[in-house]
Amino acid sequence: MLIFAPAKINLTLDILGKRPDGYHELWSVMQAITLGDLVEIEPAEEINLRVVGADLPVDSTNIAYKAVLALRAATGKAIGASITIRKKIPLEAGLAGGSADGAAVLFGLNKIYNLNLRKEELSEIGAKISADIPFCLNGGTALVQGIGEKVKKLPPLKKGYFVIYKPPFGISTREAYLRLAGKDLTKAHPDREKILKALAEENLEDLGKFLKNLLEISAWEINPEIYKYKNELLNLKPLGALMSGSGSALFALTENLKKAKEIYYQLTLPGQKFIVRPYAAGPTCLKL
Ligand SMILES: C[C@](O)(CO)[C@H](O)COP(=O)(O)OP(=O)(O)OC[C@H]1O[C@@H](n2ccc(N)nc2=O)[C@H](O)[C@@H]1O
Ligand SMILES: Nc1ncnc2c1ncn2[C@@H]1O[C@H](COP(=O)(O)OP(=O)(O)OP(=O)(O)O)[C@@H](O)[C@H]1O
Repeated sequence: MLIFAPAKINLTLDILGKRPDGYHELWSVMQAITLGDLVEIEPAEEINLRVVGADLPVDSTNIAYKAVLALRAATGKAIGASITIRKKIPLEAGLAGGSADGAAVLFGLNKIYNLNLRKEELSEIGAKISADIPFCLNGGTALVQGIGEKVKKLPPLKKGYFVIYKPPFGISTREAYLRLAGKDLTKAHPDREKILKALAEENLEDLGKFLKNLLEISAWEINPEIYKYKNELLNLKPLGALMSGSGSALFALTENLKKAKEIYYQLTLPGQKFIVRPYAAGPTCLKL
């Protein structure tokens, strides 16, 4: 089975508090995008993983591998798989690259082995592997709460283009969260009502205005270069620009493809760039 595993961006990321186990309570609107990995899965006795396009481990530290092990544990069945990941999502970018693969594996094996697990059950299994998997299983546009395990579908965003801008350095998610400690965030919270209203009304101008991510504060501290990337995007006058997740990737929102291209071709800093659209689904079977 060949699966498209979409990446995500965070249109807004608010942090409500820290739990005793160190994880943070989120309030985040997430959006799946048309940039994604290709994950090919065949049933097998053992677990065999191959990654093309990135230097990643192929052992039990890989999120895709962990997903197979978690399904085995949850079902008690001798599930195995030969998996090839064609990596297109940049690493340590805040684009949920690892979680997208994990979600694709859970989704694919559920079908291949006729496990008949509901999305909520897959989500519960996935949340134990990484916090972005529940959203990745859902895809589209969603409000994500808890530490990432509570996913509430929102009407899919149908308009707009995003220019993704990924600096050559990554940011560790753990470090970005750790850096929040002791910071006064009272004035940094996003306007949640306004962002939900902009989405409900499909008002891209307002959506651009109210984009906000609390983790930008930490990321800028970890690597102040991020600021240059955001400024370059903002100087090209998109509807708005923001860092995604824990970074280091940023994105600019535009009304149409013409403006997205205008921005894309004028970016000068080193790194990767992509023009993408919102994607209305999660892992998608392209070929049985
Ligand atoms: C930054 C986001 O991408 C926003 O969507 C996610 O919150 C991170 O999701 P993720 O990379 O799937 O996260 P995990 O792999 O589960 O956790 C990585 C690290 O991030 C921190 N973490 C993650 C999620 C969360 N709600 N609070 C946290 O504090 C923890 O220190 C954890 O050790
Ligand atoms: N299949 C995978 N794809 C990408 N990274 C993986 C995978 N499995 C394990 N990892 C590990 O996870 C680390 C970070 O993963 P990822 O690229 O998903 O970060 P991210 O883009 O910051 O994601 P998020 O938005 O979920 O925080 C990588 O440096 C890598 O070592």
